[in-house]
Amino acid sequence: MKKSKTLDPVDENPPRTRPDEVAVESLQTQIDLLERDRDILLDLGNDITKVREKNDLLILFSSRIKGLFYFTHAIVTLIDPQQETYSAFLLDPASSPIKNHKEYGSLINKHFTLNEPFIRQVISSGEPSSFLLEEIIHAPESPSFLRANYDVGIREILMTPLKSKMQTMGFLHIYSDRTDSFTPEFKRIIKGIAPQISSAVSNIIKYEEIGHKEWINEVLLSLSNDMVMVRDRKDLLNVINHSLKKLINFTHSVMTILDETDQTYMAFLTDSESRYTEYSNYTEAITTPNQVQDGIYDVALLSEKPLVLDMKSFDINAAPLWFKLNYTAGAREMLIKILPGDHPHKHSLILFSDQPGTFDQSAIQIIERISSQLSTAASNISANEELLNKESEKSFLLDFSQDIAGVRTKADLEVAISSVLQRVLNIRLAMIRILDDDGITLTPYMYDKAMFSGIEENFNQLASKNITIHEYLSAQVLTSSEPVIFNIKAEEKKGNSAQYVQLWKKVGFKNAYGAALRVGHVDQGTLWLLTDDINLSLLKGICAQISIAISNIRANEKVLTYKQLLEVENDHLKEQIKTLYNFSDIIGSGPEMQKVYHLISLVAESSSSVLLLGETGTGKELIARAIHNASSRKNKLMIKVNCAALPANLIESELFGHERGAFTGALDKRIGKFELANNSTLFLDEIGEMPLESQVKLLRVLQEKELERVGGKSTIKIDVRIIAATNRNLEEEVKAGRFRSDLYYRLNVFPIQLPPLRNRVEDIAPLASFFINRYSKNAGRKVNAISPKVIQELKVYSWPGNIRELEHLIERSVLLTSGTVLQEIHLPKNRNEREETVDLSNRTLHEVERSYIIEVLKRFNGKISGTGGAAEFLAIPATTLHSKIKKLSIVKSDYFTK
Ligand SMILES: Nc1ncnc2c1ncn2[C@@H]1O[C@H](COP(=O)(O)OP(=O)(O)OP(=O)(O)O)[C@@H](O)[C@H]1O
Repeated sequence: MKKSKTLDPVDENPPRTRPDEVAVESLQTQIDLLERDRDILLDLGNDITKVREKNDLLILFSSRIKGLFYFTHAIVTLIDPQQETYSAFLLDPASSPIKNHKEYGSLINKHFTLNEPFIRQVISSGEPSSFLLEEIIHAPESPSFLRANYDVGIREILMTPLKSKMQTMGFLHIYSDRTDSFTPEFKRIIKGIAPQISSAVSNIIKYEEIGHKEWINEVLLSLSNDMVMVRDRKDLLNVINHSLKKLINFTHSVMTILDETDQTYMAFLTDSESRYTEYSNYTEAITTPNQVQDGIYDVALLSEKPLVLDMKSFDINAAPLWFKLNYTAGAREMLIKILPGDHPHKHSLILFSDQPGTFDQSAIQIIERISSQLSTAASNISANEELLNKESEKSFLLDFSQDIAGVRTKADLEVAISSVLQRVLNIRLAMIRILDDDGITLTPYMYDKAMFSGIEENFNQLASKNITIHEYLSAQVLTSSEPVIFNIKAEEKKGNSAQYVQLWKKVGFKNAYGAALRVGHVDQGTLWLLTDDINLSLLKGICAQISIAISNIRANEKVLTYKQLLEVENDHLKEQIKTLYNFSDIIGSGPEMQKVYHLISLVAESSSSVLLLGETGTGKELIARAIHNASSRKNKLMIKVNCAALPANLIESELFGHERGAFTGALDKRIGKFELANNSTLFLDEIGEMPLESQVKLLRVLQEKELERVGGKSTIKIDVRIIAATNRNLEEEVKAGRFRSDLYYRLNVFPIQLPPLRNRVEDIAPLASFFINRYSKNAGRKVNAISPKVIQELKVYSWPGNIRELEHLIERSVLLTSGTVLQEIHLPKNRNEREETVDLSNRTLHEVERSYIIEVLKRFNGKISGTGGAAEFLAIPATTLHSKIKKLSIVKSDYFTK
């Protein structure tokens, strides 16, 4: 250290005097100097203690001292005892020559260590110490401001420790571009004034602190005013980023919200300015729920004060994703405060900074002061959002319900569901399954085909699989009163190998939502939606709407089916009305028909199958209806199928029905005759004409009493009484391999053989009268009787077409008759065939007459006299016939053949 020379401006021209005078003068001079020092000190001290403004102190100091001593500029630095550094506090830029130095900016913000020789020497001397810069700047730890000053021409520095309560609080630096400025007197003056400067600096600090506190209060007040106005997340973020950033120098912020179960927390408010938005997994970080027990949140939860964390001290690999991203983006310190407030809105505030030390006591206090306001604002936002969501949910559901209220068909519902769900909510319809009548099987009903494009094969395979109410996922949904959410990842982790979980994963959604479709308390099926975001109340609403729509559609379908059934029944009724007259009365009282009536009475009540055999037109259908009408099933329609009239390829669909799309051309579902005849009678006419392959199926239905519609998957139980009819000899058909023997035996439980008309001659006249009545009424004629001649002709005819032929003949004849009596009949030419069979070649007249009368007696069952008797037919008196019989030796055994 160099000894400074005294440079006293008042000493410049000393007068020549005597030594005693010199001594006195010198004493006087010293007194003067001391007085001047005292004046300066008093003056300056008085003024300095009044200083409140930071800038005024150095201005005042320089202006006063520069009149007495030479120096270039002065600054005051302050010690940070915690950091053990000192840094610029008061500057005098007006006179400072280093203000143009390139390092000036950084130097005035720099913190210089107290642990280096130069400053230690200043502190330990406790008094103003001057240094020649040349002598100290080369030391390795020399503070850089010395070198910078030297660079701009400063040569000497006077360092004076400033003390407060016996502690060095800072330094007064006085610089000079000369090497002899700091005289002992200068130093003395500075030493004397140092306490005042110290107290002025303390005052300024205090004043600044007060000012700073006031400013903080002002900012906090405006922040709290702003907070009151906060309506949404954006507003809140604005307040944090603008007002709070004025007080705390953080880089960015996040707010979180705790879930209802206290298990996880996730981002509530994210700062779009944060640098980690650029990372690819940013979205994942802000959308994934984090476990509370992550060593950060749970610790913060236990801490009353905001928790400041040195991010470097964490094991980054074990930290949550949001922490990793922030750390990677440069954050080194974070502050987390779990805000006061209860469920369902428990939030937290997290601030990040790249600079350790940002979150000091003052920052902690500020966060503590604003935390309840912040919590209220965040809770208000959440409540507000809930309200808005509820309102938009309501209006969405209203729209949706309106959209699907008008839906009448499945196709319309499909359009409504997929368009609204996908367009508005990004929800896709994975599947709707309907519970079958068996109460177990869940049959696919509707799904969003487009969603499975690319994996159709996979999907079709699954969709075609039989799923029941016991299937793992379906069972959970059907046993729950609430809809069930399946997190696809979690299901997979659980080791749940349900194939649908795998399929949904392929489609790429996070959650599957399963709900039971119920009307009242009755399960109708299951509904499966895929979605990323869960909004339970909205999904519940949608599900309820879809349930109603489906139940309406199904009811509609039932009505349509019922309508179809009624139409078919109507056709049958019409047919029945047409044929009503056919069985209003069965004409015929002869012994052959008596046998038939007896059989009908035996079998009618039972449900046994009946096989009606007989030539064409013998009345098989009439008898079938009579059996049905005499049974307990009479209140339902008898359904008739003419097996001969159906093409072989349609017979099954006709009998068993078919599902929509079962085969080309099957545009609609069709109910088969068997289903139609449930609890009634099915009359299978012309059964002998049925193709062999259909016979197999018919047999199966007869045996199992249940059927499947063509193209259908479920079985339908039926209770049908079968009456079959044929004019073929079924035994021969069986022998010829055209009719299955097993079916024959099943049908032939109770055969009834109907006699041909030619064996019932006694019924010909009553039948003819019956038909005359019917057709004369129908044709508006007055015919009411038949001439005996016509009756005679009818009785001898062989009637190959049986009663139907008689009926048609009478109908025709009535039309040709103008009077009241049918006089003329036009029988086919072969009417005398039977007579022609009598061989005339080598027989006597006696023989021919005898055989002719026997033949006639046979025809009339031995009846000789009266209406319908042989005498009437032969047009001879009965007495004549009796005598002829006697004469020709005809006995009863000749004409009563067994
Ligand atoms: N006993 C009867 N009394 C009155 N009408 C009868 C009688 N038997 C048959 N018919 C009438 O004769 C016509 C033919 O009868 P039906 O159709 O029942 O005969 P079918 O044996 O079933 O004939 P197919 O074998 O050709 O089907 C019908 O109009 C029917 O009303």
